[in-house]
Amino acid sequence: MSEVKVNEDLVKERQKCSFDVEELIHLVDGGKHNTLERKKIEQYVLSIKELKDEVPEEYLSHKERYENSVRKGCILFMVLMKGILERKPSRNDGISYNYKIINGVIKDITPFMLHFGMFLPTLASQASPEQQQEWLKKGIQMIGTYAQTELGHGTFLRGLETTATYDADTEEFVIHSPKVTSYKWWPGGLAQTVNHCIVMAQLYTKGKNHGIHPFLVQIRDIETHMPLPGIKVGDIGPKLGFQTANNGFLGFDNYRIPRMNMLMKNSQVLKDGTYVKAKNDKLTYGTMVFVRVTIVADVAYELARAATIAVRYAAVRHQSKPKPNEPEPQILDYVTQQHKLFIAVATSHAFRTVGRWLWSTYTKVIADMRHGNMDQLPELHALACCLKAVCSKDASTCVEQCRFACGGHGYMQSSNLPIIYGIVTATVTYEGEHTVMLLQTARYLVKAYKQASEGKSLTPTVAYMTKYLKSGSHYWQNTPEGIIGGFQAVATGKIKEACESLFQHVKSGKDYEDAWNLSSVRLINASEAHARAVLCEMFWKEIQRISTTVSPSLAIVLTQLAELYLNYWALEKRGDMLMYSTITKEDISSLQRRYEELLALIRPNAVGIVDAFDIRDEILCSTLGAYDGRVYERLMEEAMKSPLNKEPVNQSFHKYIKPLLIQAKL
Ligand SMILES: CCCCC/C=C\C/C=C\C/C=C\C/C=C\C/C=C\CCC(=O)SCCNC(=O)CCNC(=O)[C@H](O)C(C)(C)COP(=O)(O)OP(=O)(O)OC[C@H]1O[C@@H](n2cnc3c(N)ncnc32)[C@H](O)[C@@H]1OP(=O)(O)O
Ligand SMILES: Cc1cc2nc3c(=O)[nH]c(=O)nc-3n(C[C@H](O)[C@H](O)[C@H](O)COP(=O)(O)OP(=O)(O)OC[C@H]3O[C@@H](n4cnc5c(N)ncnc54)[C@H](O)[C@@H]3O)c2cc1C
Repeated sequence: MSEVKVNEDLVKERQKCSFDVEELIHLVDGGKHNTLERKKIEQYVLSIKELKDEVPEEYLSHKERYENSVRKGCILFMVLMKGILERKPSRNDGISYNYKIINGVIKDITPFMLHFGMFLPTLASQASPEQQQEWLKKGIQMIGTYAQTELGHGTFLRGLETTATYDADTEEFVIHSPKVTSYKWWPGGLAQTVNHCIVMAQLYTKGKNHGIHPFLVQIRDIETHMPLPGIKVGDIGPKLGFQTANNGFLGFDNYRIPRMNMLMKNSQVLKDGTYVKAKNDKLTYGTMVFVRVTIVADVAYELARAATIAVRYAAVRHQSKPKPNEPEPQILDYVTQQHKLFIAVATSHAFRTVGRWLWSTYTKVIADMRHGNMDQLPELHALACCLKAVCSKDASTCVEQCRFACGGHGYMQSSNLPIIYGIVTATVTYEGEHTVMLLQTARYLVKAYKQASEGKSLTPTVAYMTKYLKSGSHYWQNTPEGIIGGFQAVATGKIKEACESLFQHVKSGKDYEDAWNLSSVRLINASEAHARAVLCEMFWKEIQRISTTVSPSLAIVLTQLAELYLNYWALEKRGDMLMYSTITKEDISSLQRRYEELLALIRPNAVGIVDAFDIRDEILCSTLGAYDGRVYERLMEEAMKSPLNKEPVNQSFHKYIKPLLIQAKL
C-alpha cells in the first residue's frame, strides 16, 4: 500500500514541536499502561470490518440510523462480553478511554449509553446485595435505562407523577401514569432498545406517600421484545443532536411488579407494607451525583476532539494576504485564531485535570458513606452541581468556537463539529439543568456564608471565604496565585452580596422562597464564581505538582496552558476583579500583554499539543481534523458520498422543475 502523504504544513508544525508528544499522551491517558491498553482496544475494535459504515450515518433516515447504531452497538457489546478486551468498560479516573471507543463506532450517541451510564450504576449503588446477586444472574438478558424525567417534570423530582402503590395482598407494586404529563419522556434507549428500566416513581404504601423511589421494571418481553401489557412505549422523535440515542416515552396502565423490584439498599417496603426509611433521603439521587461528576471529564474529552479538529485545520488552511508579496498565511498564525482555539485546548486540559480530582473526591466520599459517614455528601453535591454546570456550558461554548474557527467548512456535518456540539450542549441540560444546578450549589454557599459569619470553620472547598470575608478585598498580584486569590475574592464578594440581598428581602417581610427568587441572579453568579475559583485553583495546583514529575520541556508547555487558562478568565472577568480586588488598569494591561505572550509561546507547539490528545482519525470522524491534514481531498471524497451525486439528473427535475419552466414559458 502506498504511504499517504501528510500535509506539508502539518509536517513542519510537528518538526518544530519542543516537547515529547508521547510523554504528554501518557499523561493525558493517566499513565503509559493506560495508553497501551487504550491503543490495544482501539486497534482491535476499529479493525472490525462490520463496524465500518458504507453510507455515512447522516444520509440515513431516522429509522435506518437507529437500526445501524443498534447493529454496531451490539457488535461492540459482543466484543466486550467475550472478554476479548479483558476488562469491562470502566470509568476509573472519571474518564474511560475504554468506552470512548464508542465514538469510533457510532458518530452520535449509542442507544446503549444509559445502560452503561446509569442503569448498571444504579443497580450497583441502590439495589441490596441480594437483589444485585439475583439481577446479575440475569446479566445481559437485561438491557436497561434510567427513566426519571416525565413530560411534566424533569427538574422538580418531588413533582414526578408516576405512582408505585404497594398492594400487600399480592406483594406487588402497581405502577401507574395517571395523566399525560406523568409519561416518562427522554430516557436514552427507552423507545425501542431496552427491555428494562429503573423507574423513579412516587411510593405509596398503607395510603401514605413516601416520595420518589427507584424500581426495576421490565417493559418488554425478553424473547419477542413486544411491549408488555400495560406498557405504552415509543420514540420521542428527532432532536438537536442525540439522533441515535433512541430517547423514548413510557406510560404505565396499572402495571404490576413484584415487591422485590423496588431497589432496597437504602429504603425498604416490608411484606406487610411497612416502610423503612433510608439513612438519608437524598441517597435516591445518588446516580445523578455520579454522572454529574463524570460529566466534567467527559466534556473534556469531547472538547479535545473539537480542539484537535480545529487546530489541525487551522494549520492546514491558508487565507488572506496581509503582506502583498508573501504567500497567504496559515490561519493559525492570526492571533485572533489563537485566541479562539488555545483556550479550547487549555480548557480540555483543565477539565480533565479537575475531573480526575473530582472523581477521586467522589470515590473517597462514597467509601466513607459505605461506612455510614454521610458528612461530606452535601459538599460533594454542591461541588458536583456547580462544576457540572460550568464545565458543560464552557465546553459547549468552546466547541462552538472551534466550529466558528473553521469558517464555512466547520458547518459541514463531515467536519463532525456539529455532531460534537450536539453531544456537548446536551450536557448543559441533562443530569440537572444548568441554572438549577447553580442554584443547588448556592444553597450550600449560603449556609457556608452564615457559618463563616458566625466564626465557624468551613469545609475545604469553601474555606477561602473566611480569609476574604476578613480582609474585605484581595491585594492583587499579576501571578497565577494572585489570579486564583482574585477568583476567590470575587466568589466571596458575590456570595456575600447574594446573601445580603436574600436576607434583606426576608427582613423586609418576603417569604424565604420569594426572597430566594428575587436574589437568584446574584445566587447563580455567586455559584459560577465559586466554580471558577475551584477550577482555577485545582488546575493550577495539579499542574504544578505534575510539572515536578515530567520532563522540563513538557513542564513548560503544561505551565503555559495553565497560565493561559488563568489569564484568559481573569481578563474575561476583569470587571469582577475590579470590583473585588485592588487590580488596576495597569495590571489589566499587563495581564493582556502576558496573555498575548502566552498565545505566541503556545503557537509553535499547538499541533503537537493536540496530537498528544492522541485521538485516532476513526474517533475524530472529521474531514478537517485527520492526522494527515488532507482536508480538501476528504471534503470532496465525503461530498461524493451524497446520494444526490449518484445520478447526473435528479428525478425532481422532470417532476417539478421542468413543468414549472414550461408554465413560466406560457
Ligand atoms: C456497548 C459498548 C460500551 C459503550 C458504552 C457506552 C456508553 C457508556 C457509558 C457512560 C456514558 C457516560 C455518561 C452519561 C450517562 C448518562 C447521561 C445521559 C443522559 C442523562 C440522563 C438524565 O438526564 S437522568 C435525569 C436527571 N435529572 C436531574 O438531574 C433532575 C434534577 N433535579 C434534582 O436533582 C432535584 O430535583 C433538585 C436537586 C433540583 C431538587 O431536589 P429536591 O428534592 O426538591 O431538593 P431540595 O428541596 O431543593 O433540596 C433538599 C436538600 O437535598 C440536597 N440534595 C439535592 N440533591 C442532592 C443529591 N443528589 N445528593 C445529595 N444532596 C442533595 C439539597 O442540597 C438540599 O439540601 P439542604 O436542604 O441541606 O440545602
Ligand atoms: C439529550 C437529553 C438526554 C436525556 N436523557 C435522560 C434520561 O436518560 N433519563 C431521564 O430521566 N431524563 C433524561 N433527560 C431529561 C433531563 O434530565 C431534563 O431535561 C433536565 O433535568 C431538565 O429538566 P426539564 O427538561 O424539566 O427542564 P425545566 O426544569 O422545565 O427547565 C426549563 C427552564 O426552567 C428553569 N427552571 C426550572 N426550575 C427552576 C428553578 N427552580 N429555579 C429557576 N429556574 C428554574 C430552568 O433553568 C430552565 O431554564 C435528558 C434530556 C436531554 C436533553
